[in-house]
Amino acid sequence: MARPFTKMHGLGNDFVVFDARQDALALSAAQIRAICNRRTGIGCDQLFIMEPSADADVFMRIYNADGGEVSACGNGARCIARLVAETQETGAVSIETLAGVIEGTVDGPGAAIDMGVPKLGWEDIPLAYGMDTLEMPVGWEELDAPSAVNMGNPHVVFFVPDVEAVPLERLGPQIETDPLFPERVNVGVAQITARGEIRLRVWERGAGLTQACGTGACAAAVAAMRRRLTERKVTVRLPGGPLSIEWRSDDHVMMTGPAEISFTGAIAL
Ligand SMILES: N[C@@H](CCC[C@H](N)C(=O)O)C(=O)O
Repeated sequence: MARPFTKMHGLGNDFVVFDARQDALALSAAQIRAICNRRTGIGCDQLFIMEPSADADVFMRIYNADGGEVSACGNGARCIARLVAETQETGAVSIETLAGVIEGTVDGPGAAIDMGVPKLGWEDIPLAYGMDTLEMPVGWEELDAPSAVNMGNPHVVFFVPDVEAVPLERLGPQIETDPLFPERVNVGVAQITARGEIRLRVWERGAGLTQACGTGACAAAVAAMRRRLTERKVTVRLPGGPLSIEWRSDDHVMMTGPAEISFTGAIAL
C-alpha cells in the first residue's frame, strides 16, 4: 500500500516526513536507507516519523540517512513545527523527541524553536574519557583544539581561519567515528567573521556533508560564545543560508529560520 509523505527542507537540509499520528508506521533500517538514497529512493539527509505524544503536540522520531535513530534535529524541528501548526489554530507547537520536549512558534514559512539548555560536561557529549570540552587537547591533521557541545545530540566544533579550505569530506568521517566519541559525533568547522556572525560547514553523523545543520549551528554559536568570540546573538551562515541563534541569559538556545515544503507524494513500503 502506498504511504503518503511530505518532502521538506530547512536551508537545503532535507527530510522525508511520514505522519503516523493516526496510522502507526515502523520502518527497518534497510527501508530507511532505501528511502533516503538520493539515486534510487526519494533522497534526503534525515527521515522523520510523526507519532502521537502524551506530553507534547507530536512525537518526532528521527532517523539519519544511514538508518540510525537519533535524538535531535534542529532544522527538522522547524519543519515538524510548521506541519503541526498547519492543523492547529495557533503557531505555538510543542515537539517531543528522544532528547525531551522542545517548544516552538511558527510564523509564516519559518519557525523559532527553543532548543533547550546545551550540555557541556564531557560525560554528556559523550566523550570516552574526561577532558575540558571548551578547548579539547586533541587534533586531526590541521583541525585541533575543538569545543564539544551536546544540543540533544553530540557536536564537536573546530574554529578555523577559512571554512572552505578544510577538507571536511575527508576529515569528517575520520572524526565522526573516532573512539573518543562513543556515540559518534557531528563535526562542524566554524569561522568567526564578525562579533555577530559565524560561517559554518557541518559533516553530519550518519548523513555526511549537509547544506545546513540546525543543532550544529546552535553548537557552534554556544562554543563561540563560551570562548567570548561573539555576542550572545549571532547569524550562522551555512552553505544553504543563514540561521539566527541566541543563547539567552536563562541558558536556553533559540534558533530561528525557514521551514519549507518541497513536494508531497506517496511511496509503496
Ligand atoms: N540535520 C540536523 C541534525 C540531524 C541529526 C544528526 N545528524 C545526528 O546524528 O545527531 C539538524 O538540523 O540539527
